[in-house]
Amino acid sequence: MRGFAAALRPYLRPYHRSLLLGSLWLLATTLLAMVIPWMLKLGIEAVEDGHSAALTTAVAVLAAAALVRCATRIASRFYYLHSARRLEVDLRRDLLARLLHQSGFFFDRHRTGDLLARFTGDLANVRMFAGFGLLTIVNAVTVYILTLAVMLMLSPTLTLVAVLPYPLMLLAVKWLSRHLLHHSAQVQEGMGRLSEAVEEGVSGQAVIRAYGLGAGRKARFAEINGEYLRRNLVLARLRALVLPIMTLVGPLGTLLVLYFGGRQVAAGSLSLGDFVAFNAYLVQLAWPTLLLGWVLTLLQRASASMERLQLLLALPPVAPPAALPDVPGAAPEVRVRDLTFAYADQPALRDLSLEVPAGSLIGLAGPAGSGKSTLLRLLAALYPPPPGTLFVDGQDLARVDGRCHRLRVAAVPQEGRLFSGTLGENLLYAAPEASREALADLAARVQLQGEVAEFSQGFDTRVGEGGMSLSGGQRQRVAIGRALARDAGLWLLDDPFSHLDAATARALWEELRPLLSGHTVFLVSGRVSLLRSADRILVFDRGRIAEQGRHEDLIAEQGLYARLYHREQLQDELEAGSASNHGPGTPKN
Ligand SMILES: Nc1ncnc2c1ncn2[C@@H]1O[C@H](COP(=O)(O)OP(=O)(O)OP(=O)(O)O)[C@@H](O)[C@H]1O
Repeated sequence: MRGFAAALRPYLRPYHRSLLLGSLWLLATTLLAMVIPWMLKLGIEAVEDGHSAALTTAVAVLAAAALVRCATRIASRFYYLHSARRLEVDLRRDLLARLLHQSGFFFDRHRTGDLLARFTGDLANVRMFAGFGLLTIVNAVTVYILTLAVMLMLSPTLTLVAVLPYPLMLLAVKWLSRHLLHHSAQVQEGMGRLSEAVEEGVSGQAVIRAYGLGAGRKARFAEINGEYLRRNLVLARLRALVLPIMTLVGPLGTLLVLYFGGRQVAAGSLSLGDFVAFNAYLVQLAWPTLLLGWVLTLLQRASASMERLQLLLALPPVAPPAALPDVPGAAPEVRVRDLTFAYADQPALRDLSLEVPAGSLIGLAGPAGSGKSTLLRLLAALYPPPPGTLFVDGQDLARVDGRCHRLRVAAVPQEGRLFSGTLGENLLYAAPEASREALADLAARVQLQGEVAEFSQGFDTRVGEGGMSLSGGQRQRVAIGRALARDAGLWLLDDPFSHLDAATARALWEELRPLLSGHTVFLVSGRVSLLRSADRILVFDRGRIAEQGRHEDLIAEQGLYARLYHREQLQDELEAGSASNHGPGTPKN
């Protein structure tokens, strides 16, 4: 619990003033609440003495106190709940900032759905405690202090009798809170698994349906859902105990007060007015006591959630990126020295050494899983390379701020994800202020102008989630255009033409090639013929560079590259043959 308080404190700090104002209004509310039983006492005394004017005054003050209390209560809530909402926004901002700063390892370890659950359910739990929870605690403290003080004033012995059941309640609360914390954490974890399953089911729905996996997914989902229900029921059973325990305390106290206080009234040692007022004060303690039970469950939930948020929050805050001296535009030289890199146990790259002069075009070829994308991911600083192994313009990538480095990188990943929005917004993602003419120029460069003209809304066509409403080839060309809009010196192209047919891919590459001259370019291509013009081709095999050189030299070597090249030619010939047999076909993109 101490950890929870320490984690929450910095987020409460900016709202101290607001919380203080809220607490002052709460104090006013409690003070007004104290007036009500006292007026009851004065009213009864007025009746006993036959003073009708005093009775009227007591009733009028009682009514006024009740009305004003309503206003002060609203004011106190306003300050507390507003602070909690703003605190939630701050927390969400910090969570996202830290999330975006994570390396690829982090995203390999954590599932999207579970991360999303932290941004929704967990954040809401913390907000609930920071708002209603704190409000209730501060309210309970002021009510207890003031009410007990007045009760002591009225009758010290009766006050002692009234609080007799409270130690019992404290023991029960202590036991409950330990169990509540454990089970709340279990429920939040279950929620994370449930979100994961939903996220996977929705994003992978096309594959699930195509392979008829719906029934299996449903069964798996039912299992996770059932487990979540089971955990919730355990928690609900515990929570159900909280209220009865709290409600037991109030009536038990009242019972004792009625018995002992009644005897004092009968003996004449306590006035009827004091006795009635005392009971009214005692009743006032009941509500905060009940709410404390609820706050206890809120606290345990929030603290379990905060622990999950700490996964990100415990990381050092992200400093604003320092400006790089000569970005963007300048083509860097790249040096790789004895680079071995593993995602987990098995190295994906082994003993790689390489010198790439600024402005070179490097082609990367090799079988699937041979490590090509891994090298590009390291060059984009998406994963941290081991220190002293990867240098860009002499800077060790293990030591530079990845965000600064990425300013000089234009990357087109294998599955270039688009963002929901319009086609134009996606093309200009890296340069949103660019003009309409620049946009048209960009589209022409990636050979999209024809398709854009056919879309009824042109550049304002919405691309759907992840670019769903575009074809694979269109998506790839938008991703290339997006990279072109960024004037970067280091280009990392990871098989950017894989969804295009041979002719379109070649035409697009011929268009791009002159635009990229003078930049340092790494181009992975499954279609090795596109690498012909590269200054050097690296042929990867099981994480090592098996061959390297220019196209002609590698063909002459008759090794792995030559085999890949001839296989591709054969494939193209076969496709051309089958196309001429079946007449004109539809383009693949
Ligand atoms: N995020 C990851 N976590 C664990 N292993 C990974 C991860 N990404 C890639 N690998 C493994 O690293 C090795 C190299 O993968 P990489 O993606 O670099 O190959 P590639 O040559 O680009 O293949 P392809 O041509 O199919 O894209 C493979 O064995 C792959 O299974």
